[in-house]
Amino acid sequence: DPAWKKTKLTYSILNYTPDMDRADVDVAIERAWKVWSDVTPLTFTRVYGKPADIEISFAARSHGDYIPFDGPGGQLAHAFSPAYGGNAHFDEDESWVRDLTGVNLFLVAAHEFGHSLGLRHSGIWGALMFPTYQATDPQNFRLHRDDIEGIQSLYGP
Ligand SMILES: CN1c2ccc([C@H]3CN(Cc4ccccc4)C(=O)CO3)cc2CS1(=O)=O
Ligand SMILES: [Ca+2]
Ligand SMILES: [Ca+2]
Ligand SMILES: [Zn+2]
Ligand SMILES: [Zn+2]
Repeated sequence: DPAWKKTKLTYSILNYTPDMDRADVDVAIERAWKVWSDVTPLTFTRVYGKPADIEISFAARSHGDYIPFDGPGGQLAHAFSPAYGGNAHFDEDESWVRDLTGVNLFLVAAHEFGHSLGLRHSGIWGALMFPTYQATDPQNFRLHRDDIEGIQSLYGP
């Protein structure tokens, strides 16, 4: 099934990138979940030291699944669809930042969490689920109508 069968989802952060302050990672992840909870009935609660619906981690190259990362650039992250657990992995060979001096963690996480919730890539330039990263100002980020229609088709408004 392409979507979660419950609206109260939990997530955990398994490890941190050395590129950013931990507090900035926590904020980027919280804000990325809020992108989706703002337009659906979904809620996302962080849990510590126990299994979560969606587990977030940073890793490089081969890291235990069948999609090894590719070094700096190229793939920045990947996430599994709900049917495959929804976990999100971020490529540690990227330079993760809270602004636009590197790869913005909030923007990529918001995109990946779309996959974790069941969304595929969009063909519309400017949509969050468009496949390639266009560094937009993370401070005034806005979901595209295509993203909203996509997520609401799975979970409602
Ligand atoms: C904020 N936005 C992001 C963030 C991340 C991503 C993707 C890009 N990407 C690299 C990539 C490039 C080309 C093809 C596939 C993947 C990732 O690996 C994961 O995140 C795509 C997009 C579209 S966007 O609106 O500009
Ligand atoms: Ca990479
Ligand atoms: Ca790094
Ligand atoms: Zn992976
Ligand atoms: Zn993607």
